[in-house]
Amino acid sequence: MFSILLIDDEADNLAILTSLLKDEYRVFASKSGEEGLELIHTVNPDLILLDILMPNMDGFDVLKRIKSDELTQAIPVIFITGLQSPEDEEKGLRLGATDYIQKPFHHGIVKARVDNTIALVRQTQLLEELALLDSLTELPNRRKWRMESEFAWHKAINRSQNLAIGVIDIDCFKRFNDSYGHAEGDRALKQIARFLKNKLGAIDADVYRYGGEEFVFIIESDMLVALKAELATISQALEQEAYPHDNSTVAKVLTVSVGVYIIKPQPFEEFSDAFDYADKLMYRAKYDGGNQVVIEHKE
Ligand SMILES: Nc1nc2c(ncn2[C@@H]2O[C@H](COP(=O)(O)OP(=O)(O)OP(=O)(O)O)[C@@H](O)[C@H]2O)c(=O)[nH]1
Repeated sequence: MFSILLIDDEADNLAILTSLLKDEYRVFASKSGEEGLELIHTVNPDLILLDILMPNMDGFDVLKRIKSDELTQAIPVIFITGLQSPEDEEKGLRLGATDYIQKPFHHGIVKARVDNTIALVRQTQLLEELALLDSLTELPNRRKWRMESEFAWHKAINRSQNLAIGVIDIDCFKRFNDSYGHAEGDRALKQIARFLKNKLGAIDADVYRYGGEEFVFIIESDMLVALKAELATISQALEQEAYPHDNSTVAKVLTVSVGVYIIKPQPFEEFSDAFDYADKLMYRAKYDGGNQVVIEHKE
């Protein structure tokens, strides 16, 4: 359910808007600009309805604050004005508001404007999700990896927790495309993506398609013995799936080389260095013949 934050100093207005919207939206009400600004961060609303005329901090000031904060500037704001105030309407729209509604409220217009704006929010969220998804495998893509891996890294530093960073590369995939054709290659990538999602999902790892025939994952865990044992089985488990690859120099089926670096990150360390190291471990697995997992744990 989408959430809407109302900011209006008049209790009657809050009551009318709440009763109009509460059946379809989760509605939060605040009686001043200051209170509203605080609530935004805890509620993280999908839309804000903001009164302009309020004591102390007026709606324009609240709007400026919302639009200058990186965390809140994307939230659409519909502001509430009195009748016959075109200057206020222009000022609000120029400050970044999406739309306005007038008092006294015409219930149908309020509902229509809120519904239209929420429809745009829904579309935008859908596009954002698609932009972070790999269209072939439907795994999260490299952009999402960049956002989430850095986040996990900093979280692990704060919690003093271990992270396993993994890089997975399909062996001899050029030969696979050359033998079976690109369309079959696409199908194989989808199958391997599904396999990895199931296999690693079972130990709470998110898998991403990093690019081409390379996948990556990250796991936060302190159950290191169990984790290492589980990760060590990735290549063997895929071999048992037995997707034929007659021209592979590694085996007669599709195989992967995997590098896993387990580290308890420190504040002075960079994620990119740890990731590069995991990539090196993957290459070590490849040059040692492929179809294996190399795990290194920085004690
Ligand atoms: N079908 C298909 N092939 C892809 C896709 N993305 C990358 N590839 C192919 O993956 C192959 C990767 O080749 P290489 O980088 O030489 O790696 P490799 O043949 O797996 O060799 P090693 O990594 O050394 O085992 C290339 O032939 C790419 O065209 C894709 O989306 N679909």
